[in-house]
Amino acid sequence: MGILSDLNIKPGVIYGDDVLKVFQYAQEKQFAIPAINVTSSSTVVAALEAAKDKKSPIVLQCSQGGAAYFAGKGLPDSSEKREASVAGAVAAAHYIRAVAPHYGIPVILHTDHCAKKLLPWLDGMFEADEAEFKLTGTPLYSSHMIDLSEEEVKFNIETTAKYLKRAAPMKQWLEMEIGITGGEEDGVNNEDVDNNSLYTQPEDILEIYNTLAPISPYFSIAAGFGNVHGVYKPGNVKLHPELLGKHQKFVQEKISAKSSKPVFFVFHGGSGSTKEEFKQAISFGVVKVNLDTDMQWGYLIGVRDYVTKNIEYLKTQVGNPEGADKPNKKKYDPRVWVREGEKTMKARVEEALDDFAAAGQA
Ligand SMILES: O=C(CO)COP(=O)(O)O
Ligand SMILES: O=C[C@H](O)COP(=O)(O)O
Ligand SMILES: [Zn+2]
Ligand SMILES: [Zn+2]
Repeated sequence: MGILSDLNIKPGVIYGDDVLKVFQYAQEKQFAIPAINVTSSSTVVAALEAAKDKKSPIVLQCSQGGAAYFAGKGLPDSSEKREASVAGAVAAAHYIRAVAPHYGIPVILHTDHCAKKLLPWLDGMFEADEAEFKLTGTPLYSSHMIDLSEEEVKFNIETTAKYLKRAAPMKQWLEMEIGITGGEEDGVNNEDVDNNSLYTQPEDILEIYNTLAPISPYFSIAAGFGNVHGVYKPGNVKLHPELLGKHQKFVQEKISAKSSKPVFFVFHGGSGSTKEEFKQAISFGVVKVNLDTDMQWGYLIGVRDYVTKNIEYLKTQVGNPEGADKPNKKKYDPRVWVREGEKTMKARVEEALDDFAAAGQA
């Protein structure tokens, strides 16, 4: 039982109809797939290892900043071309595609957000996807996100439709955002944004559906229901996942859909939310939940505790409490202390897999 046997899908990065089938399966079985922001091979390993041990599908995603980091912060990244962000995204994709099959689970490879000013990054990735598609029949990425939620709704929907037309021949998924996610993203601070724009209107969802569905079935909507990036004092963020249920009902009635969940929803700003909020959102058709901030914290814990515990071994290359001539090489090897971060981040991913009922679904 599970995705691999029920849907006849191979382990590793999946594309096209397989992605669609996995999201349909998730809606049917009432689970969501955690989308983990990755910035290095080490964070990829932490996420993949958790999914492997929990026999779960996983989404790995790079933000523009994460992709640039993958390539190296020392590289120039012009605002016209975003060379380093494109190169880093391509490198991350090749790395993940090479290792993912060995973890024995389905992996969706995705990019996160991408505001208007970052469209050159998306264009560069599309070029790489199209070149790969020509060679092998699949793009590099299973899926991308375009985030024009801060622009006029008309411009957002029209431009998203243009990109979906480009993705459609490759059967590539496109996630779009309507209604702003608060907090910070792509280096832009939305902490003071007008509260109303955090909550998407059902008419907007219908318009998106009616515009995008004739182009391709491979799209999802990150609709704002009070979501905020980051973790804050309890009570600061007011989520209304029930709005997603209202959107589904509205679209179903207007298009006379058979399914009670015609829309695939994405939950942004997952860090700091409660199990009950996740459960509710999933019951209204959320198939992907984004988690970044809690992963950053998860990764730090292992490194922090290792350094704190071993501090007397980390002050000099030679000499520790066991003797002035004792070398510390075994303690400062990055494979030792970085690994501790991987272990604690892995534990946080595993918690999410349980919370979203994704564990055991591969
Ligand atoms: O939505 C996110 C990435 O797009 C992640 O949000 P958090 O950092 O709040 O988990
Ligand atoms: O936008 C949300 C994600 O947490 C990505 O953040 P980032 O731009 O800091 O990588
Ligand atoms: Zn956004
Ligand atoms: Zn987000």
